[in-house]
Amino acid sequence: MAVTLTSYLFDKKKEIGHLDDDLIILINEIASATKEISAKVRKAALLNVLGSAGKTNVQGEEVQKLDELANEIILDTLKKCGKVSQIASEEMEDKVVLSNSGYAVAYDPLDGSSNIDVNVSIGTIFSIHKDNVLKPGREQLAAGYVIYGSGTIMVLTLGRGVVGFTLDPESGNYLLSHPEIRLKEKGKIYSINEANRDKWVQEGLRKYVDFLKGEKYTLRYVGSMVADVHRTLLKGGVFIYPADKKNTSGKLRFLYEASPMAFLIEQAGGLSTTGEKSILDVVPEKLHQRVPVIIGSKWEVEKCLEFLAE
Ligand SMILES: O=P(O)(O)OC[C@H]1O[C@](O)(COP(=O)(O)O)[C@@H](O)[C@@H]1O
Ligand SMILES: [Mg+2]
Ligand SMILES: [Mg+2]
Repeated sequence: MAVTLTSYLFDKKKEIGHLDDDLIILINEIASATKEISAKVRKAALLNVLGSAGKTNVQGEEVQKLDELANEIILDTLKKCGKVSQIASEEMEDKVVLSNSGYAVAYDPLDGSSNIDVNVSIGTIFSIHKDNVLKPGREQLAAGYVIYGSGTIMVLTLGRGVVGFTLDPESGNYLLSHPEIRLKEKGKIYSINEANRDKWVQEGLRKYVDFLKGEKYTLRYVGSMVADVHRTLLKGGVFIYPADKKNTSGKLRFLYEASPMAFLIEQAGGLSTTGEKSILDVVPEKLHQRVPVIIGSKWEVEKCLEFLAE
């Protein structure tokens, strides 16, 4: 019998102390919102929701119509569910404060904006803390992403390993399809936007990438973090978005990109680092703070740190 997301969560209640009914309801609500987003993504060209919304967000980046739509779907869901204290989104300048206690959710409603119009995988990323969103990643109670790819898949951690659920279009349920996602100790793929090579601030990074090429690694870079991290989780290897001359702390945002993805990667047996410390040990000061990201298989991340230290 197929295991639904809901039955999986209720099954895990005894084993995972912090998994209470409210958290289960919240994760289910987020899952429902992503089903709605998935339906819009699949019909985007028919619904006239491709292309730019004609404005820029707090990051100074062009907002796509689907960014806005996905943001509204999740925001509405979180506001209505009655379990949420704070909400932070990539697409909103300030956090929404609903109460002093409850679950605090940070999310990237649609990750991989540049890939929306060309039918390449995009996704939604979420991170759940107690009460307040501005906390180190290590204190996350749950985190995950939904990838809208050739199938719609939710990858989730509750701080006890990583699992994946595939959205079954017939029943409309997320069904357990990846009961245990474990990262390989060492892979064969590196993932970095190498077009920025001359702008990277660390010479050690250029030497590391050259070393991987010498070891016959393959380059795969989708440009949607969800897709690049999904492949890294399933096939191993390393994903990097480093500091460069333009983005001095890297491009990826801590709360709703780096922190949840680092939690998933470390829970799957991999490593995460900013180059100085685990991403999970960064103490965030601002909502839209950015950090350099090096995540993936243990061997590649440790080797990267060796090159950066030279
Ligand atoms: O085009 P670049 O500079 O390589 O950046 C790619 C990165 O930017 C992002 O698209 C940023 O996410 P958003 O689309 O949510 O802004 C990541 O998904 C991806 O890893
Ligand atoms: Mg993103
Ligand atoms: Mg986004």
